Amino acid sequence: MTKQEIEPLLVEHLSKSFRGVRRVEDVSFSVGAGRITGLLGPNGAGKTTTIRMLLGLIAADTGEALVFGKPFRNLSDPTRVVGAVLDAGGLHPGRTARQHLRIAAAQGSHAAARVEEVLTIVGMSADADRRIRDYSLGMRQRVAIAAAILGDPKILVLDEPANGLDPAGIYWLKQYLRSFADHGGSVLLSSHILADVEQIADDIVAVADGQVRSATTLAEALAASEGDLEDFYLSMISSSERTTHAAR
Ligand SMILES: Nc1ncnc2c1ncn2[C@@H]1O[C@H](COP(=O)(O)OP(=O)(O)OP(=O)(O)O)[C@@H](O)[C@H]1O
Repeated sequence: MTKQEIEPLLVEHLSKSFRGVRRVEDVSFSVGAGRITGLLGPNGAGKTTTIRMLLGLIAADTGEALVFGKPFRNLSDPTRVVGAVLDAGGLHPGRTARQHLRIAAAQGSHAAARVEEVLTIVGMSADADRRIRDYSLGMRQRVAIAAAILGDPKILVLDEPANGLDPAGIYWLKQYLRSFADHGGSVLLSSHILADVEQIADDIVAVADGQVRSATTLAEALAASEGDLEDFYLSMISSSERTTHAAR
């Protein structure tokens, strides 16, 4: 078996320009089975653009992203393979969480009973019949995560999933993702919150100005910076040269 066939997520040499300006440049990394990878970088670094290319939401200019060896758009049953949370603000405000999840379940051909399961998993059962417009940001994040896990996917891709979550919500998310990975799942999550990433990630990919500055294990990053991830991060994003370690 080649690496492309077995790697849950493989991003190879992705580049993207908007209006002639290169915003993502030759980005490569992988996310292995049972691993949580934190995608770190300052505002505008290209994290969301990379994730959108990976999910086939925008086309890459060059390079490719492969999910178990295939481009996302070629997956026959994508919601059973990849669960994604991109923008919790994108939920229909007039629907309730239960309605939203029932529609998503029908679209993905998932059993209606799964809606109740995911509501329980994300702790939203009691509020499931309130309209999304009345939810806090953290509640919307939970609903978005619930939708992402409807198909019991093997991979989770989460853009700033802790955004708006209260401390209990963040704790819940960390436990959930750790358990997901410990059962063989793969997680790619972007975050600005280094302390959260440090507690949860196995691997980190630091990007700045659209380029990967470091793709390494968390342990290696900590060892390289006397245990100070912030120090490592700041030195990586401020360095003008690439110091990319071999991705796992
Ligand atoms: N559709 C678009 N048209 C023009 N420019 C875009 C578009 N999408 C993204 N960009 C630009 O690409 C760059 C990278 O944006 P991106 O959203 O990927 O960054 P990010 O790392 O996710 O940032 P943040 O942490 O602030 O969410 C930014 O300069 C952004 O303005």
